Order: sequence, then C-alpha cells, then structure tokens
Amino acid sequence: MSAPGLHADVTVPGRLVARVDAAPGRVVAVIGPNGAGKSTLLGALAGTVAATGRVEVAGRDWSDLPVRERRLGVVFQDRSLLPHLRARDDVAFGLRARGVPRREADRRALAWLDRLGVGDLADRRPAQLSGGQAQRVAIARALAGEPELLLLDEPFAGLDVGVATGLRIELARHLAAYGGVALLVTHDALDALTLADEVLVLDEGRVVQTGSPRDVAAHPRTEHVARLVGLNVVREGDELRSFAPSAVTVSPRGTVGGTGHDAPATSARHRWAGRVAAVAPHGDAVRLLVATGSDGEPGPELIADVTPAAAVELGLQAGAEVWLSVKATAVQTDSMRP
Ligand SMILES: Nc1ncnc2c1ncn2[C@@H]1O[C@H](COP(=O)(O)OP(=O)(O)OP(=O)(O)O)[C@@H](O)[C@H]1O
Repeated sequence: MSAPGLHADVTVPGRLVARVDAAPGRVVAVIGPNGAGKSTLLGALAGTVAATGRVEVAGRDWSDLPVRERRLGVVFQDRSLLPHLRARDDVAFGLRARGVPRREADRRALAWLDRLGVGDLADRRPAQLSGGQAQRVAIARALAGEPELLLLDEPFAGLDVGVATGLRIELARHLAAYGGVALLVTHDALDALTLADEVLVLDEGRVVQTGSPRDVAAHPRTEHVARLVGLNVVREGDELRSFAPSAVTVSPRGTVGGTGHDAPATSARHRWAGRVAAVAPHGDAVRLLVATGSDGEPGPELIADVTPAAAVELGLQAGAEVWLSVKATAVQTDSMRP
C-alpha cells in the first residue's frame, strides 16, 4: 500500500515532464510564466490531457480508473458550469453520477451552496449569476463530491479585485478544512503565498523549484518568481541577483555638460543609469519604474521605492534621468540551477 496523498510522475511529450508529491490536506500552488505547462499539468492529472507515467491518488492508481470513478474536483477560470442547469442541479450532478439518491444529492448540494454563501441563488442558471457567484457555485460543486484531488485553475482570474478578495478569503477557509490534495494554478503571488502550503514552479514544461511559499519567495530560482514576489532581479549567466525596491537608492543624473551628480560610489555591478518610466503611489512610498541601460544597451527594468519627500525634492517624475544603486549587502544571489 503506497502513501496516501498525490504521487504523480507525468510526461506529455513536447509539453511537460513533471513529478508532484503531496500529502493529504496540502495545498500546492503551481506557478510559472505563460506556456510553462501549468494547465497541461492539471489536465494530465485530471485525465483530460493524454499523458504517460503514473498518477496515484489516495493509494489508488488513477491510470486504471475510469475518469468518472476518480474522486476529482475541478474549478476552472470560466465555462465551469453547465449552462442549462440550475446551480443546485449542477452541484448535485456529480453526486448523482456517483449513485447518491436524488433527494440526498439535492440536500448536500444546497448545504454546499449555503456554505459558499450562495444558497439563495440555488435556482438560478449560470446566465443569471455574476462571475463571482458562478465561481462560488463551481467551488461548491467541486467540494460537494468530497474529492481526493482538487484542481483549481486560476479561480480568481477575470473577477473584480473586491470580489476576488472575498472569494480568496472564503476559499482559504474551505481549503483549510479540506482533507485531500489541492493544486492551485495562479498568476498571483498573493495566492501562492497565502493559500498554499507548498509552491511548485514550472518553467518550459519542467519543475524548476519546489518548497514552502516562504522559501520560494525568499530564494527565487527564476526571474518570473522574483518578479512575482515584487523583487528586482538582475540576471547574470546562471545567477539571479535580487533585491527589494526599498533597498534601491535613487539620485538624479546630470545631463551632458550639466551640473548633475556623479555616479554613486558603488561598484558598477550595483549601479545603473536609467530613466524614470512611471511614477505611482505604493503604500506610504512612491514607486518608480526605471528603464535602465547605457550607450543604447538596454538594461533591466527596475523598481525603486522612495519617500514622497524625496520624490519631490529630487524631481523624480517620468522622464527624469537617474542613477540607481543598491548596497551589496542588500543583494541576494541565487543560482538558477536546481
Ligand atoms: N492542446 C494543445 N496541443 C498542443 N500544445 C499545447 C496544447 N495546449 C497547450 N500547448 C502547449 O503546451 C505548453 C504548455 O501550455 P500550458 O497551457 O499548459 O501552459 P500554462 O502554463 O498553463 O500557460 P498559461 O499560463 O498561459 O495558461 C505550451 O507550449 C503550449 O503552447
């Protein structure tokens, strides 16, 4: 008898090679750039994308199990609900397919809709639901089947920020109570950091990093993740050097023949010439997006947070020519190699 939870080793030729192991009750965030293979991984686990290898859930080999017998819950970004069904019938559908009698299935469906805060919408069809309401129904449907594996593909995408925030809090509550393995594909660092116990980073169809959200955020191995968690990142060969926007010192740069400031006295590795591309408030600070580069060679786009007073005093508006520098001690170096 193998360990409970999820143990998968799947290959989708040309698109994905991935291994995932997760204990029951764990929530795994799957992150990575567009085309990294996130949806393909979910499809391979769900059985909707043809894959070779092995998928074992709760001690059972899913390759031999007909799709309808898999205890699987899925929530996709959209198109999740069946257009002609009332919410209560949609939630009950999976239960009935598994042999739960009609009245019992309806009772459980209503209970789950209530839990997700949409019990009063039980008789509506998808066309009569907002995006957030439809997603609540979809989550109710996924959880009502008491799945051993729950797959969530960008469940908050396309929702208004406020609606997404409410749903995120709600989902966190249900995930905490959920006893199976959940995989959550997300483009949002906040989701990965707040909802997940583990993070799996995909890049070009391969798993390039796994670890706790804290660990992955603190030691990103890909540019994508560094940016996702709001760090500046400069790549040098196989090394990623990352630093916080608040660690960047900004000083004005003199125009040719002008009386501007000289380059800061730091090594060239920690200093960039650039031009402010955008200025926006960010919490108590002012956030500058700076396009760096010199002599026509574009450098990295960097973010610097300065105080509002400094922004005014130094004339930091779009178009301003600046030096950015960062203390060597504020820079963290990570290898991109696993
Ligand atoms: N049906 C398909 N047939 C062939 N190749 C596909 C198919 N779907 C996706 N791909 C390719 O497989 C790779 C992984 O795609 P996938 O959609 O899994 O990435 P993703 O990480 O989910 O991206 P996104 O965040 O953009 O949804 C990409 O190179 C993509 O072009």
